[in-house]
Amino acid sequence: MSSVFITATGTDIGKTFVASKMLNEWREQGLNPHAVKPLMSGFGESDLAQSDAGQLLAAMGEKITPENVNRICMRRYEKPVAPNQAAREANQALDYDDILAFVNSRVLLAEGSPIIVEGAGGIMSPVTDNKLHLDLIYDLAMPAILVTANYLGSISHTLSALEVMSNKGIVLERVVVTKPTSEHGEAEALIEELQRWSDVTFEVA
Ligand SMILES: Nc1ncnc2c1ncn2[C@@H]1O[C@H](COP(=O)(O)OP(=O)(O)OP(=O)(O)O)[C@@H](O)[C@H]1O
Ligand SMILES: C[C@H](N)[C@H](N)CCCCCC(=O)O
Ligand SMILES: [Mg+2]
Repeated sequence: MSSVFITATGTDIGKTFVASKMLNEWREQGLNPHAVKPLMSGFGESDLAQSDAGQLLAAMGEKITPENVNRICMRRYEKPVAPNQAAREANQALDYDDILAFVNSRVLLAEGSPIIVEGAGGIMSPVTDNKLHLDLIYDLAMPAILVTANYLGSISHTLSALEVMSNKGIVLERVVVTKPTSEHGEAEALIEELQRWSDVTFEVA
């Protein structure tokens, strides 16, 4: 596996958590993994260290500087909304082909080393005004990891996500179940239920 797209059933589910864990594991194996967060929202310039791009840079063993953030993140917005909404509010054009070109250029630069692309929000969250993350994963032709967690409603959210990904022809590597807060249920209990309805591979983060 050289590239994988990390998506989720929604936001704040654990995509960055899972990506960071994978980057750390690969580095422990002596690999030189990369990560890309093409579109990031919800962080101001003073929060770069806590931002997704900052966390991913740290997990790659790189310094968190605005220049390094720009290398892995094409656009960042302070407003915590979907990228197309944030771009609209900032009166900025956000071109879908530019996003594809940005990610593909990072994949080429990785020269076969593992590379993770993290989406913003969930599988059906918009990227631009006429493309969803579902389209982005498809157009990048990358396999995907779906991150979910045990909360009331997550059975339906997870099975819906799996259904749209399957219908689109996206190759699913596995579903990773996280525990974002102590309010969330145990991952194993969600997996036990999901296994009745789906034969994909599940993993606890
Ligand atoms: N298995 C886990 N154990 C402990 N904390 C977790 C786990 N999974 C996720 N978290 C925590 O849940 C919170 C949300 O996770 P994270 O930031 O990775 O979500 P996200 O899906 O990347 O969100 P976004 O849509 O903003 O990119 C973080 O505080 C993270 O540390
Ligand atoms: C701010 C947040 N953490 C993410 N960066 C953006 C989430 C957008 C979700 C849009 C939606 O699906 O309703
Ligand atoms: Mg994230």
